[in-house]
This record gives sequence, C-alpha cells and structure tokens, in this order.
Amino acid sequence: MEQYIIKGGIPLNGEVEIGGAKNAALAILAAANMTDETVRIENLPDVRDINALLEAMQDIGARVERLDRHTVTVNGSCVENCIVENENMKKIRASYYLLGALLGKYKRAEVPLPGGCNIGSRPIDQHLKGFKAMGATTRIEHGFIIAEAEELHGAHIFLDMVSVGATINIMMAASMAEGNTIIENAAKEPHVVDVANFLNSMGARIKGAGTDVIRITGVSALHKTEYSIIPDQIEAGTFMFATAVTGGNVVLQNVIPKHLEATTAKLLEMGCQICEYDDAVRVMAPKKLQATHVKTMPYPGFPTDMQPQIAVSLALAEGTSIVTESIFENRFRYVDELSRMGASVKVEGNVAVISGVEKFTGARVNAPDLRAGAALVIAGLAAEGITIVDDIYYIERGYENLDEKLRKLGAQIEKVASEKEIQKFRLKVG
Ligand SMILES: CC(=O)N[C@H]1[C@@H](OP(=O)(O)OP(=O)(O)OC[C@H]2O[C@@H](n3ccc(=O)[nH]c3=O)[C@H](O)[C@@H]2O)O[C@H](CO)[C@@H](O)[C@@H]1O
Ligand SMILES: C=C(OP(=O)(O)O)C(=O)O
Repeated sequence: MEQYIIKGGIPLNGEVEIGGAKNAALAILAAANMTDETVRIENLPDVRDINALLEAMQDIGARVERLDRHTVTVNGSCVENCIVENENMKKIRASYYLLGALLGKYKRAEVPLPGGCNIGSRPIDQHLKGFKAMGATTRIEHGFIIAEAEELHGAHIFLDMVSVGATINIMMAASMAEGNTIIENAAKEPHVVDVANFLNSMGARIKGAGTDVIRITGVSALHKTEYSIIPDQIEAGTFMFATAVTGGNVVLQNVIPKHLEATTAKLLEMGCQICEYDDAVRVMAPKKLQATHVKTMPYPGFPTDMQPQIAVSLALAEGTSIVTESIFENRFRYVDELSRMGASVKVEGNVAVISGVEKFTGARVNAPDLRAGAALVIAGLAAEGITIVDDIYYIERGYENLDEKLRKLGAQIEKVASEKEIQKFRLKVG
C-alpha cells in the first residue's frame, strides 16, 4: 500500500500543467465504442479510472492503442459482446457510460452496478428511466444491469434531479435512437458539453448541451473523429486551493478560466488575487485566508467535487465558515481525519460549521475517497510537521502524478510504500 508523506509549511510557487478532465474522458471513451471507425482521443489523463475503463473496453473486444501517455485510438468495430465482466467496473462510477453507449449502438448492454466514491447512495434510476422511455427494458440480475431494446426511439425525458451521469448516458443512447429526444432539467457541466461536442464530431446531432434542455436527433451510424478532451476543472481547482492554503503564487496552465468561475469567486471572497489569461490562471494567496460560506450546486454552481478542498482551506481561514453539501449525503467523511490535524469542524446533516484555526499539525490520516484524499494532501501541505496520507489509491483514481506536480511547485511530498521509505523521508527533510 502506498502513501504520500508530506512535510508541510512551504508556499507553492511556479507553474503547473493541468491535465484532461477525468469525468469527460470516461464518457468520451465509452462513446468512442459507438462507431466502427477509428477514433483518436487526445489529452486523456493517465489515471486509474481511465486505465480501468480502457482495459474493460479491450475485454469486450474494442481495439485500443496507446499512441503516447495521453493519446489513444479506439476502434469499436470488433466489440463482440455487450457483456462487461471486468471486475474493476464494479469499482468505478463511469462504467455506467458503457450502458448508454452499447445500448445506443447494439441495443443491448450488460454492465455491473457501478461503484465510485462512497459519498452517498448514488442511485441510477434516472438513467434507467431515460432508457425505458426510449423503449428499452432494464433489469438487475446477479449484480449486473441489463438493458435491451428491439429498437430505441426518441422520447421526451424530464430528469427528476440534475444528474450529470443520466444526462450523458441518455444523450449517448439517444444519439443512435430513431427520432428525436428531448432531455429536460439536463446537467450543464462542462463535461456534458464536451461529450456532446465529441459525439457531434462523430456525426451525432445534439443541440443545447450546456443549457437545461438538450435536443437530440438520432442518426443510424457515427463516424471517425479526432478529439482533444477539455482541461480538468477539478484538478485545476485542487491546485488553486493548495496554492491558497500554503500562501503561494501559482500559474495554472491549460485551463478554461470560464469553467473555474465558481472556484475563482470563492477564492476572491477568501482574499486571494486571481489573474485570468486565455488558457491560464494565476492564484496569489493573501497572508491569511478569510472565512466564507459555500453551498455545492450543479454547474455553474460550486462543484461538489471541490467541497473537501475548499473546506480544508476554510479550516485555516480567519472566522467561521458554513459549508453546505447539497448533492451527496455522505461527503464529509474526511472531517474526522482533518480533526486529527487540529481542524475545528462540526458537521450536522449536510452542513459543516468550520471555525478557522491558526494552524494544522501533521498527522497520519486516511484518504476516504478521491477528493477528500486530495483535500487531506492540501491539509498536509499547509500543516506544521509531517503528514502521512494512507490509501492514496483513491487519489490516484483521478489525479495524475499529484506528488510530482506538487514537488515542481516546491512542495516536500513523496510517494512511499514502506516504513523504511517513511524513515528515509523523515531523515531527508529533517
Ligand atoms: C464519473 C463522474 O462523472 N462522476 C461525477 C458525476 O457523478 P454522478 O453522475 O454519479 O452524479 P449525478 O450528477 O448523477 O448525481 C447528482 C445527484 O443526483 C442523484 N441521482 C443521480 C442519478 C440518478 O439516477 N438518481 C439520483 O438520485 C445522486 O444521488 C446525486 O445526489 O457527477 C457528480 C456531480 O457533479 C460528481 O460529483 C462526480 O464526480
Ligand atoms: C466523485 C467522483 O468520482 P466518481 O463519480 O467516479 O466516484 C469525483 O470525481 O470526484
């Protein structure tokens, strides 16, 4: 089991390159199986979830070629059966995108019930409701969701809540259904738009992605394309809070500043200065962060995937902050770990009341999930002394070379795998 070991207290400084968006890339890879022609995908993050999905696609017969670390070609013409048995697909959330993609193309899909971060109950009833409205039957047997249809037809679908996964899944299946589909109360996240742009570049006819009404006219076949994935707004936001909390000054390259607006607005309220360029942003931290309140919301609101990172930063701000988590019911599991480092946070239901403290002190903590894990790394960067973050497997689901990127910004952080390596780090940093 690997850990991150961090000697905190160093302001981050310099430039960091942000990778492609995991949550866009996962859906785009699944959608790449919807044509018999070869699709080239660039700016793919090299993270565990992506590699697990690529492996599962190969298991069902897709031909995947890695041209370089961030570029693949996918050819789905050899997909032999639509039964996804790969064990890892139980663990990741985005395996559900194979349902929409395979159902759209082959009118049949069998996929394990998805996993992902343990941040709430995470039902997929809206995905299934959409498929049913398009003429599919769905059932759950032996841990698999089976969706099949004689033929898929367009439908008018109202989502009961704003769901990124359901919006994208329905959009994929509807791209190859007969006739017109309308998705109302659709998610507007940048990755919904990215997946729509990708499908359109393959010949799909999707309009309105990025608004809450998406209209899709089904086509009978999709064709080859070359596509570059958008930058990861959550990776970018994570580095922005890491900069803020360490009192640093960092330029993030390869970002779309518009996608970061909710994060930027909060950092400004907390006293940071932000400069926006065409495809970069600079974050300059103040001497002391100020408290603020935040509520997670679907895009363009403040992202739930950034909630632990802002909460950790507020725990070191001057004053009392209120963080309300309105998307997932179990996304404060990191708070006990943070308390070990000296944070003062009281959680009641979906609200955390955070009284800023003067400093954190390093401790050994567990990453309970992906973003909470990243947030604990941020806490370690700011803490006095040494922090060890266990279970970094979760963090690596969604961050490529987090330790390396932080080291380039001056942080003292290393990935270690044994007590011996931990001791070596302690001796090195003094
Ligand atoms: C792989 C991926 O892209 N994961 C992202 C995706 O997850 P995911 O697609 O699971 O999140 P959704 O947007 O679907 O979930 C939003 C809310 O709707 C509920 N819901 C959703 C679908 C459904 O059928 N029924 C239902 O009740 C969920 O429990 C949650 O409370 O969007 C989340 C919200 O931005 C992000 O935190 C995740 O990082
Ligand atoms: C919650 C997340 O991922 P997943 O939906 O894959 O669990 C995330 O990316 O923060």
